[in-house]
Amino acid sequence: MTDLSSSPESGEATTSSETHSGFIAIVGKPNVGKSTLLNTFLGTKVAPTSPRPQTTRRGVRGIFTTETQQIVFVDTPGLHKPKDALGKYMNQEVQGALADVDAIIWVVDLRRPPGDEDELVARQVRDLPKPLFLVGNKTDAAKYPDEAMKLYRALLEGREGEVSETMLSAQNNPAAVATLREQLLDVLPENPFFFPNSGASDQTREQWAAEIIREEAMKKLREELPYSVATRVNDWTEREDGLVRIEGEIIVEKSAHKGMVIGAGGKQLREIGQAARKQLEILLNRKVFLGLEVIVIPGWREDEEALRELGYE
Ligand SMILES: Nc1nc2c(ncn2[C@@H]2O[C@H](COP(=O)(O)OP(=O)(O)OP(=O)(O)O)[C@@H](O)[C@H]2O)c(=O)[nH]1
Repeated sequence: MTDLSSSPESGEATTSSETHSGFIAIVGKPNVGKSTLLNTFLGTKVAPTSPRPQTTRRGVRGIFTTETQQIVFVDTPGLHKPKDALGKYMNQEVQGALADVDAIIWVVDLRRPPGDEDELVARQVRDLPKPLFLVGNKTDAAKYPDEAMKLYRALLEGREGEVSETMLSAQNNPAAVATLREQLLDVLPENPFFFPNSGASDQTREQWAAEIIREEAMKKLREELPYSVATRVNDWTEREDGLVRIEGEIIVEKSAHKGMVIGAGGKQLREIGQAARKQLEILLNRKVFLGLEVIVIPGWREDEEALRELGYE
């Protein structure tokens, strides 16, 4: 797969005046398919996806580069009513992303009519003087996609300037996603490339692997637990025989949660580890050894210092 990590400071950025490049935010309420859309745009997995709302926590950037054009996608956490400091951080990530980008993609779920959270997003994007793309997702599973799209469109009423609309399935329709990507390339301003043209994301490999582990943990855990875990990777070693050894941690808020993550006889932790290892092996095309430990950082979601330490800053 492509190299996952690029850095704007690496000094390799292209500087030709004939290049077009820009930042495009992908926004929407939780669980509508923003990260899935990003991964399909890039043809590789840079962002975690799961059936649970609020899987994305930081603004992951995904980079798509052609010979003369570069889109830096900013995948944002789902905009929602925050319950804790982590939630506030997530909403700030969205607002920060919207202020800085050249265009906005608003993703909606066509299986359902708009709700409060969609209105919240519409209010945030409606008046920004930037190209806006309304993407109706999950057409494969929507009973009344046209009717739903009409209701979402109505939330943008009064907006000055054009809104481009697309209905697609981010998960099952890569051709439609590629067509949308072409339209996005057309709105990029003239700019040098922001990132070297080799990477697909601005995350370090450790951050990326930690997100895959969190995705699998979120899929397995029940009730409130998925939202109270964080993950980090402390060590990544590549052996000469090609095996990658990754040491990760799952962080919980209370000692009582530790046992719930580990499960009887360690079964659940083993399952999370196996599923994450499988994904990592496919995505890296290498054999992976994944060591996982569960640790407690009391109340980390409300602790500014712990949030910073875990990369939510
Ligand atoms: N049927 C169907 N499901 C989809 C489609 N796109 C995404 N999904 C599913 O929707 C769920 C949420 O997808 P994500 O990409 O994680 O959604 P998100 O908007 O990034 O979610 P947050 O992290 O909560 O903001 C996952 O279970 C996806 O598999 C689609 O085109 N069709």
